[in-house]
Amino acid sequence: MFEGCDPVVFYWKIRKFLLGSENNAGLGLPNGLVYSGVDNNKPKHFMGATTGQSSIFPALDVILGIQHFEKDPSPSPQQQQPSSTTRTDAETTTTFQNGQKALNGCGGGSGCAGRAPNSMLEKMRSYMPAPHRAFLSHLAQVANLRDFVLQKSKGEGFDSDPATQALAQSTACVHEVKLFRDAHIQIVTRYIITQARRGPLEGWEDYRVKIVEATAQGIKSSSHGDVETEKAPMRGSGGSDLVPFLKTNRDETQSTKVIQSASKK
Ligand code: HEM
Repeated sequence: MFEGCDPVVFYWKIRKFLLGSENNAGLGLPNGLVYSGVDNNKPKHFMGATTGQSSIFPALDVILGIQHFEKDPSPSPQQQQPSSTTRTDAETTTTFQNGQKALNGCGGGSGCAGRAPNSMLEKMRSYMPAPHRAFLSHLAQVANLRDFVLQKSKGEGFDSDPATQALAQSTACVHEVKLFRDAHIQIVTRYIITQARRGPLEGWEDYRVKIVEATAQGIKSSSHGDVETEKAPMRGSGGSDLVPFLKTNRDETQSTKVIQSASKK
């Protein structure tokens, strides 16, 4: 990756084409974009491209029982009763009283322990092709590896060979996902954070400055108008508050390990 994709070129030349306006208004299109003839020409905000919109890692999360929650403590399970459930051909969507939506089968049932799922990851799912979303919803109904392994280790005794092996192997799989998320944070540090702090090479256009100028010249900035600087929060192309978002995903992966002592690093 590092040989084939120079972080400086990625950040200063390529990344602007990946950005969206959702949660990223300060970096362009502060008023969104009008899609002619769509929704009475009301301007729309969409996320930029991010690999979180691929179904591969969400599928691994579901299979391995790795759950991602909204940061703030959620209402208790009683307050968190679903207010409506709509079924389409592709998926089931649960809407909670607080307006939060869950697409992943983590709809406030036992699997989620009443906590709201991470809304950023949920939103990324709405950018996937419908059959991928349907696949993830289906997977959430049928894949219960973590529960299965925990049940087996209790039922057959922790010392029985198959149960011990299943525990070790499922923990090893979760550990690999955690290692991926560690490595990914390093990639993001090198390709985004370091570049944003360092600024463009001499003679290179600073697309961030152009957008600030455009905003100053009369395009009304929205309340999300953070520009990527050392002080302002850095956002991913998908619009996440990227450092806390990625670190929380990594930590939630680590805490899923059935055997916590295994490879803590
Ligand atoms: C230059 C390379 C990369 C950069 C700068 C980058 C950056 C980011 C950022 C900033 C996010 C947070 C979401 C957002 O956009 O707001 C994200 C999410 C994500 N990225 Fe990347 N990424 C890169 C490469 C990759 C690669 C190669 C993979 C997979 C093989 C990957 C997988 C993911 C996944 C799965 C997420 C969702 C968060 C999670 O599940 O933990 N990324 N990426």
